[in-house]
Amino acid sequence: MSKLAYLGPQGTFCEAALRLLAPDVERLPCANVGAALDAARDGDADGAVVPLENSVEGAITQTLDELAKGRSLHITGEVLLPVEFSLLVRPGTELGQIKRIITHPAAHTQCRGYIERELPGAVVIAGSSTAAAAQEVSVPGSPYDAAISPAIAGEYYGLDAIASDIGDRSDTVTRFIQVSRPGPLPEPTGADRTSLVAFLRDDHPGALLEMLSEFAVRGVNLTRIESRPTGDGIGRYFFHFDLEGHVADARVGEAVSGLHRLCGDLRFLGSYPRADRVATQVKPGTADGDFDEAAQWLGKIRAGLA
Ligand SMILES: O=C(O)C(=O)Cc1ccccc1
Repeated sequence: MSKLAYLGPQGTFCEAALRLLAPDVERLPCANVGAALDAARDGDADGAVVPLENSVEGAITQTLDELAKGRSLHITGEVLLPVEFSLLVRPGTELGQIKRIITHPAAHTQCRGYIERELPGAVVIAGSSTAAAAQEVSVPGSPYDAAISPAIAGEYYGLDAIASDIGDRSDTVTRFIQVSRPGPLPEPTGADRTSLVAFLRDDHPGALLEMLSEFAVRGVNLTRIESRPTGDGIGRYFFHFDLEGHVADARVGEAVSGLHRLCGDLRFLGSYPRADRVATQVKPGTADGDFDEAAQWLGKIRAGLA
C-alpha cells in the first residue's frame, strides 16, 4: 500500500483533501508543509498532499516557496475542498472567556470578520495547522482558549464547537495538490494544468512581458501567476505560473521550451488533470495538428520542395 505525507496532525483540511485524492493509502502526518514535502523527497512517503491556494486569500506562500527550492517534485493531481471553520473550545468555556485563539494563518485571515465582531479583544496566534491548534487547546492548562479548526478536529481532540461556519465567506474553496518524486507524467486528458517556476537570467525592462509572450503567441491561457521574492534583495523576484494544458500538447511544450531559453532556471512542476475538469481552451491555429502541419510545411520549404 502506498503512503502519502500531509500537513497534520489528524483532522486538518489537508487530511480531508488527501482522503478525497487517495482514499485507500496509508497517511503520514507531518508537522509542516516543508516536512511533508521532504518526506516525499526522501522516500519516507510515496508522495505528499499540501495546500496550494485559497479562493479568498490566494496562495499558501510557504508551499510555493518550498516547491521552488530543494529537490524537484512533480504535481500529479489536485482537489478543490470547500473549507468551513468552527471555533473550538474546552467543554465549559464561554465566548466571553476567549482571549487567546490559535489557528493556521490561512484560517485566521478568512475569519477576521467574525473575530472583530464577536471577539474584538482576542489575540490570534499562528499555529502550524488548524488541527495542531485544536490539539494545543485540548491540553489541560493550555495557554490558548480556542482554536479555529475544521469541526472534525473537535471530535478528535475532545473540544466543543462554540460557533460554526465562522468564515467571512461561506463559499471558500482551497486547492490542494498531490506531489511525488519526478516520474512518468499523468496522461493528457484534455482538461489539464501545467505548473512552472521561472527564475530570470537577468533583470531588464520587459523581462516579464517576454515570458508572458511565450504563452500568448501560442494561445496558452494562464490560470495563476505569482511573484515571490528570491530572498537575494529588494526587487529580486521569481515567478510561479499555472497554465491550461499538458506539456505533451504541442502548444504548451513549445511555450515551455521557449521559456527555458529565456530563463536562467525553469523548474517544471508537472502536468496533471484539473480538479474542475474545465477543458483546455484551444484557439484556432494552436491545436497539435496545426503545429504538425506547420512543421511539415517548414520541412518542405527547407528541402526546396515548396
Ligand atoms: O491547517 C489546515 O487544516 C490546512 O490544511 C491548511 C489550511 C488552513 C486553512 C485553510 C485551508 C488550508
